[in-house]
Amino acid sequence: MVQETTIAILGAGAWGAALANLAAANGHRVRLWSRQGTEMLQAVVQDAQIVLSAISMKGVRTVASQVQSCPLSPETIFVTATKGLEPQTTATPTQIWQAAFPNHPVVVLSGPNLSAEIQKSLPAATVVASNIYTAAQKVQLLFSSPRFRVYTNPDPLGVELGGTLKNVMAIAAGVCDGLQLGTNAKAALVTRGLTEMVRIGNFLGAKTETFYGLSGLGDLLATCNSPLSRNYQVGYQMACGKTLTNILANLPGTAEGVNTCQVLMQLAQQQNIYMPITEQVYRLLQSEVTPQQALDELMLRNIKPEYH
Ligand SMILES: NC(=O)C1=CN([C@@H]2O[C@H](COP(=O)(O)OP(=O)(O)OC[C@H]3O[C@@H](n4cnc5c(N)ncnc54)[C@H](O)[C@@H]3O)[C@@H](O)[C@H]2O)C=CC1
Ligand SMILES: O=C(CO)COP(=O)(O)O
Repeated sequence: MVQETTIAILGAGAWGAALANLAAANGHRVRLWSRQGTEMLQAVVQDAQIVLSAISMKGVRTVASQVQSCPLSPETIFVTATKGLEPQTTATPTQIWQAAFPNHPVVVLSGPNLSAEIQKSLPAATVVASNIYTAAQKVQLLFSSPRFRVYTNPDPLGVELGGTLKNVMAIAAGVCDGLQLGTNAKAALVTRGLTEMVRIGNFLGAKTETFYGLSGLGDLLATCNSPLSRNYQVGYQMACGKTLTNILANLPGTAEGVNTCQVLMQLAQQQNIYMPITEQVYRLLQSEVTPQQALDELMLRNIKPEYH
């Protein structure tokens, strides 16, 4: 039996609400905070053993600095469930939380976790990772249940980047399905997408094998194959002729891949990293190419060996 724990969840969107339900179902005291709500941030994080952030990327730095001015227990463990990169710095959410709280452990939680399925109590698995193994173990115990299987992993950066980078590939997969390109095309896209994720992930310091686990390949399969994924919806609806502005205005929640793609393109250009799928998704989002032209650009590149 796991000890009852007080968990403050920051961000009451689709993912924050689903994680709150998982923790509450395990008997923990859950306090949910949202910038639109009436609860004071200070009261929500006070004495919490766990502070979990499920804030969209664009709000992470602001909320982290607001939490800095709140009194916290020295034992508090931070958990981050955001999947994005900060535009100005290319920092991951973990890097932002760790810089704000250098003396606290930070744990990443990431995996194939479409919140709508989790809210229906369908079975799912996820990964928790931290440089401090005991902190990851603690979070594993808090969330594990017969319907949510939680694994630990020693590569927090790889786990975090898997969930972040696959969002760009999910946009591409939505385009692939929207254009009705077939199963062979989808298999090629997802497989080459994974190669691209490993390439940029290795450059940023993540381990290759992490991308073949739940937080990489697992999340790639979930979001590239489900209309529940907002990122997939962006690509699918663009392939059906809608504009990005129109799609985002009607999307239920955040599609982080749109911003992540811009950050990755900046990085690819600065560091000379070859990211052909990301480049075409970027050009599509910028209205520089149509979905069909993006496909042609990818198919008509110079032929080359697979492992390059
Ligand atoms: N929905 C899902 O299935 C999953 C989502 N995620 C990730 O979790 C994060 C949140 O996703 P969702 O809950 O789906 O999005 P959402 O759009 O439903 O909710 C976002 C939350 O962030 C808050 N927020 C946004 N900007 C803010 C700001 N500037 N300051 C303070 N709070 C701000 C919103 O008020 C809201 O509570 C994203 O990074 C997403 O990639 C991860 C796994 C699953
Ligand atoms: O990350 C997710 C599932 O693991 C959610 O995907 P979307 O953000 O594309 O909806």
